[in-house]
Amino acid sequence: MDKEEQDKLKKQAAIKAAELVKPGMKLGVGTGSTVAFLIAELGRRKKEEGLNLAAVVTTSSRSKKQMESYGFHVDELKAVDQLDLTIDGADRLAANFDGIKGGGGALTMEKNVAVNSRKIIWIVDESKVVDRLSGFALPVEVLPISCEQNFKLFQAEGLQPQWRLAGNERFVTHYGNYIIDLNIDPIPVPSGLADYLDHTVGVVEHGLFLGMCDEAIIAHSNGEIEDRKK
Ligand SMILES: O=C(CO)[C@H](O)[C@H](O)COP(=O)(O)O
Repeated sequence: MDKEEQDKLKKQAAIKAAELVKPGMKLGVGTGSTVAFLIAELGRRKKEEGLNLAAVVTTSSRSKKQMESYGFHVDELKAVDQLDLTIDGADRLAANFDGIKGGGGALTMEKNVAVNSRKIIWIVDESKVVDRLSGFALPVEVLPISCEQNFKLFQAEGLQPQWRLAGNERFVTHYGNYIIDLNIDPIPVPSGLADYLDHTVGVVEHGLFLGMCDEAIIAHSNGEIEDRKK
């Protein structure tokens, strides 16, 4: 699928998901190019229908800036008790609704917003839908103080680590950390890997989002916009 076609599908999924945003909701807004279409649609609804939200929390400064450009006030997560709904993109969606996120490097905030949401909807084009998690390197955010040790450990474990780069430099996250992408394809036992990473000192967060997504809006190239519920 070329980029133009993929962007068309991303936009369709985003516009469909925007219909599920109701006035007065406390809304979590994810990060990425698919979410950018969602935000544009929410902006249109604000302008044309006066859409008002009780609270908005975003998972990156990019999304925050875009929401604010449409006149939405954006709160910090810690100031909001619980979000009614979070809509986010994803890099992979498996048949059991597990996913990989973090392609845009915002995984830590995305997971924190996700666990504080009553409901999570992902918006994806069909190219991201897989049977089991595969086809996308797993992002792991690590603290700079022990990042070299983490990298060597992952190498020794056969996890095929690779530094995430921005140009010639290491990519730096919102929190000043680095990302190591693990090239495991497919991920044989996602829960085992998540458990290992959750217990590795120096790992801030990883992109395995297991059992979190409740519903996925999937845009297909045959024109179907599927609303898949767990
Ligand atoms: O997890 C993410 C950012 O950290 C994004 O949701 C994911 O990478 C999808 O991005 P896009 O919509 O641009 O394909």
